[in-house]
Amino acid sequence: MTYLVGENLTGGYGSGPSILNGCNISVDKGEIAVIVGPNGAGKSTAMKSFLGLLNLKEGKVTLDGKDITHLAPQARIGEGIAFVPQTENVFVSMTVEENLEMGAFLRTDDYQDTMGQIYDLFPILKEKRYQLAGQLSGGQRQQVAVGRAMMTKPTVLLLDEPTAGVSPIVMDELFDRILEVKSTGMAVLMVEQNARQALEIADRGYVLVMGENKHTGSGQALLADPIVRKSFLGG
Ligand SMILES: Nc1ncnc2c1ncn2[C@@H]1O[C@H](COP(=O)(O)OP(=O)(O)OP(=O)(O)O)[C@@H](O)[C@H]1O
Repeated sequence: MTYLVGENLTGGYGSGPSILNGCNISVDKGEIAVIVGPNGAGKSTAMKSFLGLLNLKEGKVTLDGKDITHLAPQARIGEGIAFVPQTENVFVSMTVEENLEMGAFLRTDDYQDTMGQIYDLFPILKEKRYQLAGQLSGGQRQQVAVGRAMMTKPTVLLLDEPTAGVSPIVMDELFDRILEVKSTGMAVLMVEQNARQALEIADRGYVLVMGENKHTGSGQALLADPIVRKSFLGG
């Protein structure tokens, strides 16, 4: 049984047209799943359906076999889902460490161990822990955002375009860090514009087009597929 499953996801916004048209997306613990596709394909909307921010007309979302389709976003956090938005995802006027502490806001237990694990995963954050997050580079801020999300000790990490706006070198570094996060046993689901690079590290890849699964396979299989390469990866 796959850990997080979105099955036949169907729905849109208000009375508007359907944006998701029966797509299937899933990710297991210790895996990275990547959603790619053209602008407007419904990638972010699919992410919202896992977060509980979209009213599905059809389909369901299960976590560890439990149906969470009708759970509110707050309740899903309690079930182990954490989300890192694309932008404005750190408190710029707080230090790195204060940002991590904010992530533990709802925890009543001792979170020092978790903070230590996050510093092991992201050594640059330990080095800069007393600096203001607003003074960090884009790639470092993204690490703060991911670290903060991990302070809730989630089992699933949802990332919305974690490498948006960073240089190719920083992108590689971020993907390396995300591989490290995966190796802790986390299920990682992300939307990415940098499709080729993201598929390189994807255990599961989903090419969405008009809210449907156009191509599905391991990242390597999709990268090797001539049709995917020609249509979605620039040849
Ligand atoms: N809050 C909203 N209300 C109404 N329509 C929306 C809303 N958010 C997105 N849409 C529409 O849903 C469609 C899919 O958008 P979505 O952001 O999911 O696509 P995407 O694949 O993530 O695209 P991009 O790569 O451009 O971010 C688009 O036509 C968009 O205009």
